Amino acid sequence: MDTTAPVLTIDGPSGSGKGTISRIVAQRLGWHYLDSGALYRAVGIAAGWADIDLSDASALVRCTFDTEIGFRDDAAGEPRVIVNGLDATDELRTETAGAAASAIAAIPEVRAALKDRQRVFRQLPGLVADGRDMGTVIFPDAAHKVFLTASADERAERRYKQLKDKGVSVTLDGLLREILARDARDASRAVAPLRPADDAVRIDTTGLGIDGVVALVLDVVSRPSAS
Ligand SMILES: Nc1ncnc2c1ncn2[C@@H]1O[C@H](COP(=O)(O)OP(=O)(O)OP(=O)(O)O)[C@@H](O)[C@H]1O
Ligand SMILES: Nc1ccn([C@H]2C[C@H](O)[C@@H](COP(=O)(O)O)O2)c(=O)n1
Repeated sequence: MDTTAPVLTIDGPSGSGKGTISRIVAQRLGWHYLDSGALYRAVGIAAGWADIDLSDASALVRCTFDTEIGFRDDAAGEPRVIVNGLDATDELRTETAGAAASAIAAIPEVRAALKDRQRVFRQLPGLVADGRDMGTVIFPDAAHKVFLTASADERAERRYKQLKDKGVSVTLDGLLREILARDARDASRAVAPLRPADDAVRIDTTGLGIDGVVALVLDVVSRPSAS
């Protein structure tokens, strides 16, 4: 970790566009990118591979320490996530992996075990960090903080389109239910719940295209930092 490196945190609920916007903004700024949700998803997947029950908190904490997680871009520049030596990217992006990640993310010791693994991404020239608690817990001193939202209906529609484009069979109603359930679990947990940092700029992306959101976020970065 390099505490002199500027950080832009982008938090928000599932489907608000954090990953998409963060990647583009990081590329534009030439900064590093942290997909913190991928860490929780990776632990959830590793736990599944090891047949660990999602109610077995102590086994999940051990699994968090034991799981090796790596990030790399493939030849086409697409981000891949390597879990215990295996490319788990496709499995990682499923709604099942998202729900498992959300469940284990409520365990305080799992969150504590992942703290330093997130903070090491803070390197010069800067970091764009996407998640639920980037601005509140992991990088509270970030120079720039954004909280993205969008209506649940629009988020479900975005996810529906994304999965349909990939040939995954889903229903809009089912996705909406999953999104609402994940929102509720992420926002109601006792430790590091999903919420905007007091000093975050909130951007409602409902009805806004990706380019429009990117422009608004870059505008936040161009303002003098509060910290
Ligand atoms: N402003 C936008 N307008 C239209 N589509 C968008 C917008 N932002 C993101 N999308 C699309 O919505 C889908 C979900 O976006 P993305 O995966 O970035 O959300 P996320 O907040 O990172 O979700 P999760 O927390 O579940 O990983 C993607 O297909 C993405 O291209
Ligand atoms: N900083 C974070 C990132 C993620 N989580 C948990 C809660 C999410 O529902 C789940 C998957 O995240 P996603 O990949 O959809 O961003 O992981 C968290 O608690 N804190």
